Amino acid sequence: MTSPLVVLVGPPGAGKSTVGALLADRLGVGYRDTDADIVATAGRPIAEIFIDEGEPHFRALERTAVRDALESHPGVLSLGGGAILDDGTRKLLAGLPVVFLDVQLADAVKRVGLDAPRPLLAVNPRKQWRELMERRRPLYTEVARAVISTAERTPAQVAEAILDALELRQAAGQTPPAAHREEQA
Ligand SMILES: Nc1ncnc2c1ncn2[C@@H]1O[C@H](COP(=O)(O)OP(=O)(O)OP(=O)(O)O)[C@@H](O)[C@H]1O
Ligand SMILES: O=C(O)C1=C[C@@H](O)[C@@H](O)[C@H](O)C1
Ligand SMILES: [Mg+2]
Repeated sequence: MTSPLVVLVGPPGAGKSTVGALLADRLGVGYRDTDADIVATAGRPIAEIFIDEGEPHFRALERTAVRDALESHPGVLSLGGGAILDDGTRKLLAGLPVVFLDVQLADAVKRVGLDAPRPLLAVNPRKQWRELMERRRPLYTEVARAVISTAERTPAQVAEAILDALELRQAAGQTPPAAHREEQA
């Protein structure tokens, strides 16, 4: 079994896709996203699955997608924002190098606008996002080996903070890339 070097969790707008791709580049490994896996397997958009079959059905599909990816993807893996709500999915994550990318509402709004087709944020997205985070924060924290704040950090800086937190710097080569050194100066 080849499990991922890093598993990213966090709410919409935390930067999972952006940081995940950068991190995979730094580590010289592949990047995978279970939302994309679900869409590819089902052949339909996530919003449609939510509307037609409901959230419990989606979470079951997601649990299967997470299990498959954990068994077969040795690189960087991002999970859907709500994957940690499912007990079975949380159990699958036990003992793995999971990173919770933390973000505050104001930054999430700036980053994703909260107007994308996200089924759980369709009505009154700010209020929904805040309530969703209150409910989820303990679960993100429970599964995480490291919690990384994304406030006032560029995606590249977040990726470097993850390498440090998981002690992966050796796997990525000792020196941060030139762009990051400039950002730090
Ligand atoms: N640390 C950051 N600082 C500023 N902007 C960022 C940061 N991280 C991500 N972004 C920007 O925020 C937007 C959302 O990022 P991204 O799509 O990676 O989030 P996500 O966690 O994958 O969201 P989703 O749950 O919707 O898949 C992108 O435009 C990205 O460039
Ligand atoms: O936060 C959530 O519950 C979700 C986030 C997305 O990544 C998708 O997995 C889906 O839209 C549900
Ligand atoms: Mg994403």
